[in-house]
Amino acid sequence: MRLASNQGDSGMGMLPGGDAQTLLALMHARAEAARLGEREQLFSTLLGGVNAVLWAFDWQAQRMIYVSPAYERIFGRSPALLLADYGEWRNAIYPDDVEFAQKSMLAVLDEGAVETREYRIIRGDGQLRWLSDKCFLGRRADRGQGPIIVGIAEDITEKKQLEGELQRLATTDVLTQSSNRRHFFECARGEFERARQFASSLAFLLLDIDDFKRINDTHGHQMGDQVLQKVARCGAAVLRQSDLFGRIGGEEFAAVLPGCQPDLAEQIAERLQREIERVVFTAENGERFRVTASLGLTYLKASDPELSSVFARADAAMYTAKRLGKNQVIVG
Ligand SMILES: Nc1nc2c(ncn2[C@@H]2O[C@H](COP(=O)(O)OP(=O)(O)OP(=O)(O)O)[C@@H](O)[C@H]2O)c(=O)[nH]1
Repeated sequence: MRLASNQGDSGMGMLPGGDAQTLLALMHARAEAARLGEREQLFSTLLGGVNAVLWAFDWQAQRMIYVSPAYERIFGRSPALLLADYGEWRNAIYPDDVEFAQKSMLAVLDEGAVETREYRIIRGDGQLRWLSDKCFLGRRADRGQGPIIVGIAEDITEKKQLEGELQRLATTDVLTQSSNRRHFFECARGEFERARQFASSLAFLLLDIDDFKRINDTHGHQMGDQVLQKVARCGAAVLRQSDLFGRIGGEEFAAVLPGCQPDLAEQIAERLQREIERVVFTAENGERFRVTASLGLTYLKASDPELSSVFARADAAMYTAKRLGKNQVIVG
């Protein structure tokens, strides 16, 4: 029998033309399948290694059509349940963030891409995690079908915690844990503007510990630090959640009381003065002592062009309190 073609030692040389082609096609198909298998393996290794969930959502069917393996790790939930019911994703979102997460995903239909979506989820085990969930509009090959939205949801919890810690360090006085001077005045300016805009009342209080140098000189710097910490705690205890309180100098503190009427502000200032006076400190040598503070209080006036004029009045009132014998509240 004649050979159909000279195919070298591939073995096909013995086959008639049609059979050889079929075999060739089969071998190609096998090679292609092996190549695809390798690719799939590579992609699933990549997807498994990324600390982010890749997902695809069929907008028309309101159905999740793909979710990468990281879903199970990041959400602590079953991907099969999510693929069966998109409500699973929604249920995982922290209740306060559901509205934002949904609206920002809807925006992708108009904008084509939404790259600034951050929201919290509650993992299957109850842990709270932060996600950055970017999403993009994907067109389908078949134009008759509706759009798909593809996304990448990255776990940014550690980054958020770090940002929070940096923010805390930048705004807090290390010794007393109250707001530092810069942060206090930044917030105070905001409250000043708001009070002027809405013509609401605002009280400003300055507090300076009396004879603090003597406390340091008599009982040591460390004892002085304890006094500062305790005075800051008195401030936090007496003031309301919505008030601002900060350490604006060595032994000087300030407070802003938004929406506080003069009578109440005066009561609060006097309560703070008494609270500080009541605290008993014990020095290293066993000696017990108390400290006092002088307070200057003032209120926002319609004629105040800037916060600095309110501050100047409170400062003058505080110095009057010092001059008049300390341990008192003076309204300026
Ligand atoms: N322990 C401690 N002392 C501080 C700190 N910051 C400032 N001081 C001290 O606070 C003292 C402030 O002293 P003065 O400004 O003379 O005020 P005073 O002794 O309180 O006097 P009056 O204000 O008139 O009652 C100084 O001795 C500073 O060294 C701090 O962080 N810790």
